[in-house]
Amino acid sequence: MTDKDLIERIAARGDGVTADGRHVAGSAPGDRVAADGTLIPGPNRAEPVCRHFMRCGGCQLQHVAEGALADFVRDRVAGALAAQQVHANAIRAALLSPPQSRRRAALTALRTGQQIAVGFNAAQSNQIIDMRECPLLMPALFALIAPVRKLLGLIAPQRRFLKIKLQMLDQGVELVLEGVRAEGLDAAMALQDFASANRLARLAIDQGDGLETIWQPEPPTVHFGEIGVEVPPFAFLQATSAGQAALVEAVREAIGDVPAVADLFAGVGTFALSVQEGRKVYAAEGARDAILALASAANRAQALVTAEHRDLFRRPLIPGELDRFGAVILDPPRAGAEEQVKQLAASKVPAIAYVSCNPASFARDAKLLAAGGYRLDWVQPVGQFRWSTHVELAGCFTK
Ligand SMILES: C[S@@+](CC[C@H](N)C(=O)[O-])C[C@H]1O[C@@H](n2cnc3c(N)ncnc32)[C@H](O)[C@@H]1O
Repeated sequence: MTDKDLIERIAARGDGVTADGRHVAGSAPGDRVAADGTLIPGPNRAEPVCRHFMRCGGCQLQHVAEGALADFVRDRVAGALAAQQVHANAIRAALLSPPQSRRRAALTALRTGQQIAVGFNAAQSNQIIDMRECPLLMPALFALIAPVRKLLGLIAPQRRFLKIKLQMLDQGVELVLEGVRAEGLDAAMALQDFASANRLARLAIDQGDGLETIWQPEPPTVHFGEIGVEVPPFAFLQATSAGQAALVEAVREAIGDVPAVADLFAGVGTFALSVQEGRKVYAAEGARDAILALASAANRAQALVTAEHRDLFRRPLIPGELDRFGAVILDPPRAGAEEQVKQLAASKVPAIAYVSCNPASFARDAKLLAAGGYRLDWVQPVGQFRWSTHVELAGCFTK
């Protein structure tokens, strides 16, 4: 065996890669590939903690030890920036969310005869691995899987994929069931009983004609600092509270104590409401229900937050609008924010906190900002989706 057989790194999709470029599924950095193709374990392996590992699509990297896992997250960010020839003054060590901390999940369910499978899709297929344990989800979320499986026995049509969305809110878990058939009084009563017995914060179903709230004893909320937002069903929240804390902390550091901040792609206010104290915040967001929730929470709290419903792809803020802010926070969807970033590149905004769930679109946008005279002072990689290849980050740009 030579060094060319050494697994040097993990590729974006989770395969290990040898020094001579071969992709080997299930390998970790430091493993070696023997002549017969078997893997000789190296120092960076961990014992997978879940019986579904390798078949379930929820995790790709349970076999990788903590340090190497954090290196993978950091290297993904470094690699994406290198591919765009963007220089970062510092790429920090990645912050990983702990096991059993995922507070938000969209699962799939399928009924075949009397069998009902609920789980993440299997890796790169639409087969569902019926979940009997899950080291990712908060225990309170996982505890609902068995009762949901039973409920679906009453309301799941045959051989149709259903979406099961779970999210932890202040009052408990909210559950959204999409694609179910709940006709008649028996089904309606079964849903009510289910929600009450499981102390749900909210139960909503979609039978193909829009979302219907079945149960909601009080308007469910999420708090950002002191401010409670009455959130719409399955509103976007960061996947773990540890991940959210890491991103909010990075954003705070990047924007400093400037008196006026814009939060673009604001959602229900994760950043806007977390940083509003002692300053004015402008928040823009394309989803109407999210920005309305943010605006009413800010009004109730008498915070100096102005909220605008705005499509930032079609109508990005232009330099004349941007230049009144001491800092801009940006947290776009996976596609990134090319149009908005072009306007930012032409602006005089002194600091930009860019939060991203896609290192590739972040690096593309970072290149545009660099061309506009911005320096990338630091990047904080965040592994909220533990054991997966999904990587997030916050970057601080200044000019
Ligand atoms: C990654 S989420 C971030 C939300 C929020 N910053 C948070 O951390 O909770 C991206 C947000 O961008 C919004 N969005 C997507 N496309 C948009 C567009 N064209 N214009 C404005 N907002 C958009 C989504 O509705 C979503 O709320």
